[in-house]
Amino acid sequence: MTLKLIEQHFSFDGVQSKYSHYSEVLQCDMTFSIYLPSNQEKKEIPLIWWLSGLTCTDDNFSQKSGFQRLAEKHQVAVIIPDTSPRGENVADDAAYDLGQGAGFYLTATQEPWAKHYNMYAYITDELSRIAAALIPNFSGKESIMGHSMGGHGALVIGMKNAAKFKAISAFSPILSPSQVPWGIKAFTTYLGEDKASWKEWDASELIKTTDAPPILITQGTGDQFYPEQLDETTFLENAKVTDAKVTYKKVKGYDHSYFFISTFLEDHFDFHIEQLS
Ligand SMILES: N[C@@H](CCC(=O)N[C@@H](CS)C(=O)NCC(=O)O)C(=O)O
Repeated sequence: MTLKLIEQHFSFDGVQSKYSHYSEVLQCDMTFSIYLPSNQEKKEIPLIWWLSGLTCTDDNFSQKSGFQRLAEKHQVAVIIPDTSPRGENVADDAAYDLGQGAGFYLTATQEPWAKHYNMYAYITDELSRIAAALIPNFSGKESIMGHSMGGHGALVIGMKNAAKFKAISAFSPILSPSQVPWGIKAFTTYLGEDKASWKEWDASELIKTTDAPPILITQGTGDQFYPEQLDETTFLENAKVTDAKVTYKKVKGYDHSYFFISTFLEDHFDFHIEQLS
């Protein structure tokens, strides 16, 4: 495994780095960003994952959210993967909500997507091993958060790997992909017409059967994609089946943007740190 450092910046005494590498799982070159806090006290450092939404790369969160102040304050590392496999040889679509930039953090089974669109294994296996090796004094404790498509990815990956992730949080997540236009389009394309195969990738289904880690969700009422793509009704109803620990907060007026995310990020970090301590 060869990592190539392509950017590095001091930020709030910690270091923000961007790497590229060849991914065996995705069979293409990938970039990711990682923040390592200063760790002046030589304590064990936990790790928070951030999964971004449609059209994003690892840059959106690292450049727009201001998370570094919180990561340094709480002495936590943060890793930000890209949102899909990338490159000229990787299948794509002209639409913003399919193909590159829209990997949905799953394992595609349909052609021509199956060869590269394996974001689930990339995150839970390949990039997990890379992250662990990059964090000096890694505590081994992890949690996961994300936005929109990435909020859904955080919920699915967090619930499927409840022993690995101590907490899950999401900003304006897709909650019932099998019922909304973004999810129906992606699942039909990546997983096929058989809706039975969608269930293991749908947070509203998983919440019915999983012993989920604590979940925090924040949704703005001024979000241009709410409620059409982001409706919470089925997810919250199904969470009652397992008595899942879900806190769903609606905040008045806020939209889908990083202005919204940066406003409530401290709230989410506090929630994660409590579970990671
Ligand atoms: N560009 C899309 C909207 C996609 C969008 O809003 N993406 C969100 C995630 S779902 C985002 O974070 N965009 C990048 C940004 O705001 O920095 C459109 O044409 O409607």
